Amino acid sequence: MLGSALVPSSTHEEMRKIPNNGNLRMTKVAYLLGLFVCLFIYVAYIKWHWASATQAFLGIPEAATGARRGQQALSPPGPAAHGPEVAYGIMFDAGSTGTRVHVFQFSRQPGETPTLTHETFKALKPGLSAYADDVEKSAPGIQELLDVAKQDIPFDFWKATPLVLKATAGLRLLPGEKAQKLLRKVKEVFEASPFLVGDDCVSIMNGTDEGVSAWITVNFLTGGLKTPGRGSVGMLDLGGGSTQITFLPRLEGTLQTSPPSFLTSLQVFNRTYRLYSYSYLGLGLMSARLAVLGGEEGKPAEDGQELVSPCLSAGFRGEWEHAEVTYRIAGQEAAGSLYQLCARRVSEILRNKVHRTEEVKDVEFYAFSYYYDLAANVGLIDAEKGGSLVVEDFEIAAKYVCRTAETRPPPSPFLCLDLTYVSLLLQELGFPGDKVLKLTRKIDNVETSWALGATFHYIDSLSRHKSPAS
Ligand SMILES: O=c1[nH]cnc2c1ncn2[C@@H]1O[C@H](COP(=O)(O)OP(=O)(O)O)[C@@H](O)[C@H]1O
Ligand SMILES: [Ca+2]
Repeated sequence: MLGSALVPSSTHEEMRKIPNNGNLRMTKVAYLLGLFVCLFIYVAYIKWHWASATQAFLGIPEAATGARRGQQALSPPGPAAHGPEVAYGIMFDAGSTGTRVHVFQFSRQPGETPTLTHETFKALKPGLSAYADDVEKSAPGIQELLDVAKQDIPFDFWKATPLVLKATAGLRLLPGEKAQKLLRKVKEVFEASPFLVGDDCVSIMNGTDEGVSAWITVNFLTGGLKTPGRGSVGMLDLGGGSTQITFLPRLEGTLQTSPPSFLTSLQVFNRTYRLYSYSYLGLGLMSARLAVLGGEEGKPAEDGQELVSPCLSAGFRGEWEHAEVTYRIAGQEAAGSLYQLCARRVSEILRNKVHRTEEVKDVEFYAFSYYYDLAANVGLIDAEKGGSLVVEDFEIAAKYVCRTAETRPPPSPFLCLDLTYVSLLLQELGFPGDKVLKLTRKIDNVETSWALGATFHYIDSLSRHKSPAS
């Protein structure tokens, strides 16, 4: 406008053509430049977003994950350009007494061991197996825990974040078809979620994987996996339905004398470990209570009969619900010490069930779950911070609680039974009375459960699946 007003009319026409041509060219250049910038931003965004979210851990072939069709196509090949990559993983622990979600945030420099940067945890009761006869009722709890993950993970990462549920003893102990129905329901809920789900996103984990995964967790958190020279620690987990022991044997004798089903090979973070690991199904604390009471898993007592036990105070009468069955229970009127009578009964239950290894005496052990809860319950450790104790402390506490229960009802009718059981279980496993155990619920603010180890193992196996092709 300003130009044309100043130009004389004779030359106006000609002069106009030039700026017009210039405008046209300028427009084309600007258009192309704009297009190029948009394309660049788009490519950079896609590359950054998907590379950072998926590539290091999760940008794996569809065959390896069985990932939902279409999602892998969004994941571009090639690693992220620079800096640590951030990724998330969601692990559901469907335990026999509760379902828990663990949302892990990882960061990793390309080619290095991932670092755990954050965990969000939430637990719900009861366990999935409580819905065996009405699977629809299991959905709201799963949804509630999924909402925790949604709130925790940035929206842009949802599609690239793997979602996995592994069930333990509760579902192992259910009849196969009932367990499968529950798993199908959970899978349905998972598939309707915005997260990355594979064909194998929902399963029953085998006992050895459970023990080995918890071993990975504790050794990752105590530093033994990152710094191999540092030595490893053993782990003891006492769940409701099953209990695990896992450690890395140093003595050739342990490898030679252990039955093959107690030894397993683990590959993680470029190293191979030959571990001693075993899960005792039915020897979790709740299953052990039922066995001590003389009941059968999943079956109400005939004609509503009372289960009478020498591990309950004489004169005690009550009800106990386990795996959706309510049992009538009562203490036994008997002469003699409650502890001794109970210990005899517990020994019968444990007889010939547990494999003993000498080497456990020399390995540093961490103990979780009901070992922790019980020790905290009777003040052997701080309920918040955890702590250390010697194995014999459980026996001393058992004797004290049982003796007190002879004259007045204990705060929990099962405390005498539970402490006696834990004390004898540890002895059966080969732990001497003076053996120190470390009891932890969290290390560095992360739950000491199999969930982290299982997530690491999953991520690690994916990158191993990936590496031969890349
Ligand atoms: O991630 C966790 N953080 C804290 N405690 C846990 C976690 N997972 C399991 N537990 C504890 O484990 C015990 C119950 O075991 P669970 O329900 O997992 O049985 P299971 O392992 O035999 O299936 C309880 O003491 C519960 O508090
Ligand atoms: Ca458990």
